[in-house]
Amino acid sequence: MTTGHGTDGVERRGLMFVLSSPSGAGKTTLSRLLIERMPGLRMSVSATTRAMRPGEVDGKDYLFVDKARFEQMITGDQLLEWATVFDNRYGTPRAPVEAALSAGQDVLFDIDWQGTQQLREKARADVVSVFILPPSASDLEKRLHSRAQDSDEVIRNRMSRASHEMSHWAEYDYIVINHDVDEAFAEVQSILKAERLKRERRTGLVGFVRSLQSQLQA
Ligand SMILES: Nc1ncnc2c1ncn2[C@@H]1O[C@H](COP(=O)(O)OP(=O)(O)OP(=O)(O)O)[C@@H](O)[C@H]1O
Ligand SMILES: Nc1nc2c(ncn2[C@@H]2O[C@H](COP(=O)(O)O)[C@@H](O)[C@H]2O)c(=O)[nH]1
Repeated sequence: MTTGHGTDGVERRGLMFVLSSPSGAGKTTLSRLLIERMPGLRMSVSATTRAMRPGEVDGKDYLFVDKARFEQMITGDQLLEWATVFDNRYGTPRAPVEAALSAGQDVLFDIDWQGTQQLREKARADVVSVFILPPSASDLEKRLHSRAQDSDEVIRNRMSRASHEMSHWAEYDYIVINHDVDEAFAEVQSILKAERLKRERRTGLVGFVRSLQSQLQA
């Protein structure tokens, strides 16, 4: 993997920034804000076999594919990770992620705990994971209804699986409780900013410090 430059001009390895949560806790909302407001961050657009929701755009929100195409993507090793979630298949196309990291960008993932486990197995040092919790079960249910994009049956199904999803919270590096979007965004943004400054991924620091030392000796 090649490296990019941080805002201070020092080279560093790109990171994979993962958001997971029970359905409806706010990952998509926070992801959109991060992409709008954090330069150098690219969204990983997943492939899925689920039906398109009203307002979703193919190629932007997801790559909507049929089951046969998804199967081909698996057998062709085109997915970095994949999982079955709520009876549909979801997966991360490998090529765009590798291209973004190679260009020195960070990549944002909105994926479930199964996908996060697979990314960690492949690249532990480069994965930063955040689990988003809702403030309460009733808020979670309200949010699923207020999104107004899923049937009552789909919402019941997602609520019934929320507890199992949440049982994976302790596998994550950071936990954010999404009471208020602006506050939750500020917390997630602080995590990304701090992780970008981690010494281990700042490959240009050795040269930078050497150059400072040689200036001091001159
Ligand atoms: N802090 C918040 N307070 C109130 N409503 C919120 C908050 N955060 C998100 N929402 C709303 O809750 C709904 C669900 O949010 P969102 O779609 O971001 O969840 P998600 O975690 O991405 O869900 P899924 O896993 O199903 O894709 C949306 O209508 C969103 O506007
Ligand atoms: N393992 C993966 N999980 C993914 C991926 N893309 C999305 N997801 C997760 O699926 C559920 C449902 O999403 P929805 O858009 O149908 O509401 C949610 O938890 C997502 O995080 C993926 O590529 N891999």
